[in-house]
Amino acid sequence: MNKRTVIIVGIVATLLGLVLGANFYFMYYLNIEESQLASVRALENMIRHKMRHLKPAYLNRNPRFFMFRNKLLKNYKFATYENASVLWDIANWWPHENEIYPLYDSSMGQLLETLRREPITRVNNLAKGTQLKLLMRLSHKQKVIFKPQWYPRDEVIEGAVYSGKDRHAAEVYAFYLGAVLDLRWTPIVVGRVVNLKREIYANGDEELQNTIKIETDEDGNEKYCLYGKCHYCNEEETVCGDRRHNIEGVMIYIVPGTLAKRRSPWQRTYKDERRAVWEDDMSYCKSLKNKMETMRLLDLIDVAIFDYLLQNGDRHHYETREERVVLIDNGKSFGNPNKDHLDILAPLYQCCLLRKSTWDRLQVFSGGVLTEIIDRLSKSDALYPLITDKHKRGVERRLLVIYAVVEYCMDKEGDKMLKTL
Ligand SMILES: Nc1ncnc2c1ncn2[C@@H]1O[C@H](COP(=O)(O)OP(=O)(O)OP(=O)(O)O)[C@@H](O)[C@H]1O
Ligand SMILES: [Mn+2]
Repeated sequence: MNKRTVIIVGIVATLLGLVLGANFYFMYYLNIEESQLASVRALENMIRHKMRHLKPAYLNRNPRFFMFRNKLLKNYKFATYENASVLWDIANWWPHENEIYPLYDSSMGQLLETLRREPITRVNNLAKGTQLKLLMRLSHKQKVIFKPQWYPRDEVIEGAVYSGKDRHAAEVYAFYLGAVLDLRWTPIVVGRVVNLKREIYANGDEELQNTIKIETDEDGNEKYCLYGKCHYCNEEETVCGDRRHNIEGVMIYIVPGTLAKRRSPWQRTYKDERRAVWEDDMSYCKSLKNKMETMRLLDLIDVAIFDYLLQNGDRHHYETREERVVLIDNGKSFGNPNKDHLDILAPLYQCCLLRKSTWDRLQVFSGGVLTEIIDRLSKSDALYPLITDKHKRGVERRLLVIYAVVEYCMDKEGDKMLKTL
């Protein structure tokens, strides 16, 4: 080869190298995207496969359940009381770290009745958060948060997982679900039918009264409609009383102590056209494991399981009490019974970590008894039945998905995924 040929071959080789290099570079990026998509899909397929091969123990009743059932039924049974003030005191002393109430306490049934019966003495708008809520004062100045009904139980909310307004009964359901799964991190909640004219308007301050529209028809019948004061509140979207001015809602016990609000690492973008990093990156948890205390991570994984069962896909922030996570704001649950948003479980399948106590507890309520026990516990609530049968089937279906995801993680990590922190 003469010198010229060598130079030409050299140039051609370099050019070829550049083109190929650029191509490889391009391919490399294409592959990252493809492999990310592939890994989300592979995971879904894996979970589907696990679902088809679930052990009978996950599908049948666990004999251990009966021991828990009787204790739970006894503890949450509404009970008569004499002195509301004593019960408020007891309840306000209960919270410790993120545990809002004790495992078993003979005052619980009485407290539930107190929340249901005590007279409302004062009402204000509560402009915290984006949804309509009121601050109510009951006897002995005890304050509670009131969230009103917007939808009938069988309304199907279409669209994104966080669409729509609050589902009031979901707050009660969340309370019982927390009690059953021993995630006693939710506020205590009861349903209550309240009179918009005599209990709310009549006890409201001027600001609240100004957010209630009163209309009289030609027969002289009054109609009271509340729109309140909050980020999304407006005169066009109101909660109206029935012929007797009654509305349905929930009384949410206010958790004493200081709450700190934090951004969820699994926050959604709330934009259709933009996806969050965690939605595509199945190794998202790796970096979190280094950044976050294991205790916090385990709390958030418990939250994911809780939220997945309820289909609450709106936990953009979470709140902590004494550095532990509390389950405040569960109103966006039970939007669409026909749809399961698997990505609510991302903390579980991305981290493959789980508190052993949570895992033990989840297995106690297999075979259809989870929704059955919540149904029985909530029988004397004013909003019973809290959810439709379709939603109940959804909860049971999702419990099986959780079992399948844990099985998938067990294959990957073994028993070491279970932590006792
Ligand atoms: N039971 C409670 N005990 C103590 N504080 C509470 C309780 N419920 C709500 N809060 C406080 O009020 C704030 C707003 O409540 P919540 O999150 O339920 O409202 P929201 O309108 O649904 O808010 P968002 O639109 O951000 O989801 C909470 O961040 C919390 O600080
Ligand atoms: Mn909310």
